[in-house]
Amino acid sequence: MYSTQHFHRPTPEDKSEVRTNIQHEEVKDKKIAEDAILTRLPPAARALLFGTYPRSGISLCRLGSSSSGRVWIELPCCPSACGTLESVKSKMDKRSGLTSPSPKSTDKSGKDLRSGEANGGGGNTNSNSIPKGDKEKGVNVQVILRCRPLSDEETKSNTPVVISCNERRREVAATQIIASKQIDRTFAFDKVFGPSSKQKDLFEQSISPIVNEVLEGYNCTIFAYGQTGTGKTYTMEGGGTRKTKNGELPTDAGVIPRAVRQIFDILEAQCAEYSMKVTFLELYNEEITDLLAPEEPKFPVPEDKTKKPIALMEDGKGGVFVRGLEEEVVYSAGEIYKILDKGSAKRRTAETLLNKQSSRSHSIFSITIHIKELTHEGEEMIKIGKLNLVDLAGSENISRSGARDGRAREAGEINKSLLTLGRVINALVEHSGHVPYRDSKLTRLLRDSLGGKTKTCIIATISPSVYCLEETLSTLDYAHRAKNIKNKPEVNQKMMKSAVIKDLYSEIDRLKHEVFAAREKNGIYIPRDRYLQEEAEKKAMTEKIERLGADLETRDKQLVELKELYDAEQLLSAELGEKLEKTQKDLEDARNVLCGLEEKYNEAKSTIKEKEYVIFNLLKSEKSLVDCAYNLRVELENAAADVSGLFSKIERKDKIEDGNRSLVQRFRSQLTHQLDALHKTVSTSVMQQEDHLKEMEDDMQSFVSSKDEAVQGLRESVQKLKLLQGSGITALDNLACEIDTNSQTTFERLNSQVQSHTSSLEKCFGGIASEADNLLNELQCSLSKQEERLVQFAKKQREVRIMLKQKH
Ligand SMILES: Nc1ncnc2c1ncn2[C@@H]1O[C@H](COP(=O)(O)OP(=O)(O)OP(=O)(O)O)[C@@H](O)[C@H]1O
Repeated sequence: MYSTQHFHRPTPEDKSEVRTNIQHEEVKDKKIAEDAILTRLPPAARALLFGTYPRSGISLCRLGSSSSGRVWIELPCCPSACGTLESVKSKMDKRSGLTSPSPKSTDKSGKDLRSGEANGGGGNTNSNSIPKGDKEKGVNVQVILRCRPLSDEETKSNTPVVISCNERRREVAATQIIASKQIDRTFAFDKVFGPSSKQKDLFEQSISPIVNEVLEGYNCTIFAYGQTGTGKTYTMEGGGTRKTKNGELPTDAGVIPRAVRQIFDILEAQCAEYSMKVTFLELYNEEITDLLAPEEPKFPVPEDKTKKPIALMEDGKGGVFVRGLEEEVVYSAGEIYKILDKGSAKRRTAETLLNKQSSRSHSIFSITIHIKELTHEGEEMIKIGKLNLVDLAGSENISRSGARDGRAREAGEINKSLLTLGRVINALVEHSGHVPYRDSKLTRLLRDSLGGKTKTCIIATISPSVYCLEETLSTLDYAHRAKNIKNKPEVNQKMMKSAVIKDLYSEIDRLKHEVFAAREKNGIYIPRDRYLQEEAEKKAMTEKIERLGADLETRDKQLVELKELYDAEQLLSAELGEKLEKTQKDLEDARNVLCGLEEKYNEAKSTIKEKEYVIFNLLKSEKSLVDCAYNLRVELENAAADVSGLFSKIERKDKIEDGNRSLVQRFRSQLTHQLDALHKTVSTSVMQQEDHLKEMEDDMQSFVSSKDEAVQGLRESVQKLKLLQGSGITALDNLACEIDTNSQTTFERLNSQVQSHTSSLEKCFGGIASEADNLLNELQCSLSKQEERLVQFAKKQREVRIMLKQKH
């Protein structure tokens, strides 16, 4: 492994610090000074120094090798620098145990990179796997929810579980009992992993694609957020050991070792040419410490003092960088695991009520990968991808977590970072103009991951226990809100290799000047103008320190006062704590009793309900039975009355039938008599009728003959009259003639004769008329008699018919 000198990479800000450090350590040996400067070089610059160094041409040098990958940097060669640099290189090789690698052909590298392109590396320098539309609109922060299983103690004490995870529907439901009412709150996430989920599943389903994007040139951040003891460190780093068995990772290996393994596997499979460096920092009480910084304490010092806080600086382009942060170049997954172990061991942990080894700080582990690529034009480009893996401190409130030994400041600062993180998330979600990134170091460090160009994934961890419900709901709310943050991920601009080399040249030039100054001018090993500049900075710094000293004094006074206050508060809080503990215990007992009682009450309630239901049904059926019985009785009474009526009716009917029978008997005999009588009557009547008819016929004949005779007599009379009248008229005519011839006297005599004739005629006509009247009267009489007889006959016939009808 590489030497871990405690020198920082020289940045403009720490020039004076570098000088002071080296002066204080009284570096006498120039070689050590060279070494010191070289180890502060960035990895790529160090790589440059390991090979031949001719300015005139380019040659490939291999800067290190490992079983898992080769790192190649094409270097301009400079023979003049060769001797010095070779000695440094051999020194470093010795320390790191690396063997000098053999060079690799350019052809091979070109081929390898092309294969890398085929695997998603992309030949286009602006390649971006995010669709264009998404890029403009932004991509939501991916939020994954993981619920840990109950711990052994929780299982033993039968801790109630209030969280249920539906991995298929990507939902988590929290069950709350408020005012004895069950309220379920459901939250949806991009992915949900329940208590039985495996580390491997979480990685493969959610993290592996992100790692692939890092290798495509994106900056990606994965961070774990949640209450203490919910499995943030377990998820990020894994449980127990990181040791591999037959090259396989243990099943409980977390996201970081798996991501590292995937990166190396892919790079190896692509035979890519790359260099990789890692950083590991801790943010504790708003102070950044480098977990990879070398420790060389000359005498035993308290743990916290060995950790020198380092500054967070603005880079002038809107970003930040951590000044002097150690960057370790790595060649294998194994190296990274060792670095992780070393760094994790330095993290501040403490026992809390919720977690035996609780991380009290936030940690950020970053892997930066430079991969060489060939464009279609054959130009060499450097693709850069960065993966930040963030393990945040527990999000709970400190009293609840049970942090002991008065770590109030710790709590305040952890919460400050997390509160600011919450405010930043809110501001981003609500699109408010001001996003308070600058309010905490955590948010300054994660600025690009929250609303920036980085792809971000949040793993929110929760506990299923009822006792953590309040914190769990707060985590769920927090994570759910974070889902709405939109980032605009952009693939990092690929750098032309020549530009990288140019940058490195200027860095080397600067360092060379420092080396030169160190060699030539005893005791001063930086250029004069830099020295002056640093002196001025130092002066400003001293003034600042004085100011800060004065500040500190007043703060110390305040601190003493606060301490007194704090002690008093401590006493009070201890008392209150005891009381609280007792009360909590009582409450717990009462809660248990209440739970039992509630259960019994619920059981009793349900039994009463059941019984009430049964009684109600019984009463209902009884009532319907009574109604039925009543109806039946009424019907029965009616039926009895009907039956007795029926009996009397039957009796009556029998009597009537007897009477009817005798009546019928009598009627039959009467009818027979009557029929006989009728028969006789009919036969006599027929005979009488025949007689009548005969009589009538006779009468008619006699009447007709008498009428004929009368008519004959009348005709004769009329004939006589006619003759008489004719003779009279002739006599009259004769008389008229005689009248004409005779006189008036004759006329008178004639007249009297006419008159006598007229009166005789009248008498004759009167006799005829009376005779005709008599005849007619007789005819009328006989007709009316006939009529009467016929009427009587008809009457008799009708009576006989009526009788016959009645008999029948
Ligand atoms: N998914 C899981 N499966 C099995 N064990 C788990 C799981 N998550 C957490 N644990 C166990 O729970 C305990 C606490 O986990 P861990 O230390 O990772 O919590 P944390 O959230 O990092 O807490 P802190 O914020 O206090 O550091 C550990 O013993 C860990 O092994």
